[in-house]
Amino acid sequence: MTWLSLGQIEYLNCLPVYHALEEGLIPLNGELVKGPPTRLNRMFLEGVLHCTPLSSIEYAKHAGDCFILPHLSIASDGRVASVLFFSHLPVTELEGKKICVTTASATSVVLLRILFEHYYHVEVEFHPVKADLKTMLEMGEGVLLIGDNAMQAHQLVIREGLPVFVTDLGQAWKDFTGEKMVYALWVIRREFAEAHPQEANAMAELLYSSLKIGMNNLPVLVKKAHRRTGLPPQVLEDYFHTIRYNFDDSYRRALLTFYDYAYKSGIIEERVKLFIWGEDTCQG
Ligand SMILES: C=C(O[C@@H]1C=C(C(=O)O)C=C[C@H]1O)C(=O)O
Repeated sequence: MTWLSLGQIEYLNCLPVYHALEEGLIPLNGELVKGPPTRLNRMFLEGVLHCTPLSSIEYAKHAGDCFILPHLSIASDGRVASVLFFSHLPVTELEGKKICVTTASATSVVLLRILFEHYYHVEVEFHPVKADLKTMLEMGEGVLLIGDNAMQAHQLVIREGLPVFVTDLGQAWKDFTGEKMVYALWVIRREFAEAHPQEANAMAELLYSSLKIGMNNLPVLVKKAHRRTGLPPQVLEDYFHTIRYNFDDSYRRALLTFYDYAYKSGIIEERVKLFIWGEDTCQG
């Protein structure tokens, strides 16, 4: 067996998938490498990671380098609760304004661009910034945050009664297109999977079994997530019931709709094919 490097997004959205691995309930012949999405994207594309959740927009740009593991994604069907846009003004009144976007995200930044261009019909200026909500709100009229940072910022807005509008981008995308939204996909490096098909199969199974264990142990997950982030248990409970991990046909269609808009906006250069491990390959 080869020693595997497996990426893990350092947010709660990955906890249901990685809990069983973190606790040793399922053995992993390899290491977990934690980081924000953009760092994992880079490490995977440089060949440092064998397998990782990859921002779905990065898959579109590098589809030839990887296989998607079946049955798994980070997605939402409407509200997602952890991809949030905070603004001083309603979104439709931001014409010409400066928007700060987190450097941790790839997909959600593109999602926000698409929504401004095709849904709100408002032209704004985007600036990647690595800072907290309050600092970013001083630098611009709007702020995009993802993951635990978005959830913490949302709690801050509620706790301090900050006068900001909060737009959930999963919900906005659903209002616009009627579709689900797929933010990230678990991918495995193409040449590795082709050389080690049994290990690619094993990885797909391992992640899926691990997710099942996680979802069957939500009270434990909520406790662990609370210790890790300090977020209120009812917020966490709601989050684990809101975030989706499916990748069936309806999610695949939704992802292709997202790619269509990314293509129309000139963000990707060609139509994207989903190469799914086990469906577009002989598994050896
Ligand atoms: C739902 C989320 O999806 C994510 C958003 C990503 C992106 O914008 O590139 C990548 C992975 C996920 O972390 C989240 O971060 O909360």
